[in-house]
Amino acid sequence: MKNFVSLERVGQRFGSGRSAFVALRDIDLSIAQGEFVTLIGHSGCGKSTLLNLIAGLVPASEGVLLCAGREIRGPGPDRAVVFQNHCLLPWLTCMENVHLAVKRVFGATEGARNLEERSAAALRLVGMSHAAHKYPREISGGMKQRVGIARALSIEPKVLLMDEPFGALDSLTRAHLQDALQGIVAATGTTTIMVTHDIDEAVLLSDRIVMLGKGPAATIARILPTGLARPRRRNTLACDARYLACRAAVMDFLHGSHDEFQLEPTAA
Ligand SMILES: Nc1ncnc2c1ncn2[C@@H]1O[C@H](COP(=O)(O)OP(=O)(O)OP(=O)(O)O)[C@@H](O)[C@H]1O
Repeated sequence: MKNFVSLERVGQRFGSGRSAFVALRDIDLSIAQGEFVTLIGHSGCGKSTLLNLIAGLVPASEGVLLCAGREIRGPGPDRAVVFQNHCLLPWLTCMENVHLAVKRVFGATEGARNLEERSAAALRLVGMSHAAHKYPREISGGMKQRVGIARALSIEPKVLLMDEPFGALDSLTRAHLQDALQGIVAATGTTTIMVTHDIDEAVLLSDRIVMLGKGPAATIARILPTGLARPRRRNTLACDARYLACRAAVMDFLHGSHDEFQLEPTAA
């Protein structure tokens, strides 16, 4: 697989002068087409900042970011972002929310019928056709997140960027959506970069787990290829030696030397 997203010596500084804050430094990362990469690390280490740089939402202070051989200079339809909160427009139905994105990207080159079929296909992909004409207030959090993913995928992005997309959901809904996402990514071959705090989610979904060290001036501490065959089923993985080893490695990275959060002894 050839490199598709590539980050060379990327750094990010916020502010200037004495109040400048260096969030990231010396980030080198190459992601292959179709690869699923998760970013994991302690709170505040710069995961969202890195994702935002790839999304083009924030210009990098240092280094070069490339997507499909072109420099990332701002947001573009080749990269779609899904945030923790669905960000659906409340006055539009699920279908209309998706259609808005489809029209923006394909409206100049395709007819109305094609655009409608694209929107319907995206909702089908996430199993939300039945709620196409409902408003966001009429559906659950997990369903809203599905529609958010449909909207992101409807523009056929080269790269899907997800910032804790399931972070606000209960564990059962989260598991369902993780399984759905695995199926969608397998079907579409979309290169995916996802921020998560959830170790099991990272191991279950990823080809590689990128562990960011602590900030400020965080950089990549370790990259762990999971090496697990696909499709992956959570029930069988639970006793898979490779899965458990990956889980332990990430756990060790996150908690091994993290002594500031150790419980204080209780008074006798
Ligand atoms: N616009 C900004 N201006 C100044 N500092 C910022 C800005 N955005 C992020 N930061 C700082 O950069 C660091 C990294 O923030 P970021 O949100 O990327 O971390 P994170 O790893 O995603 O955190 P979390 O896991 O808690 O969501 C933090 O110290 C944050 O305060």
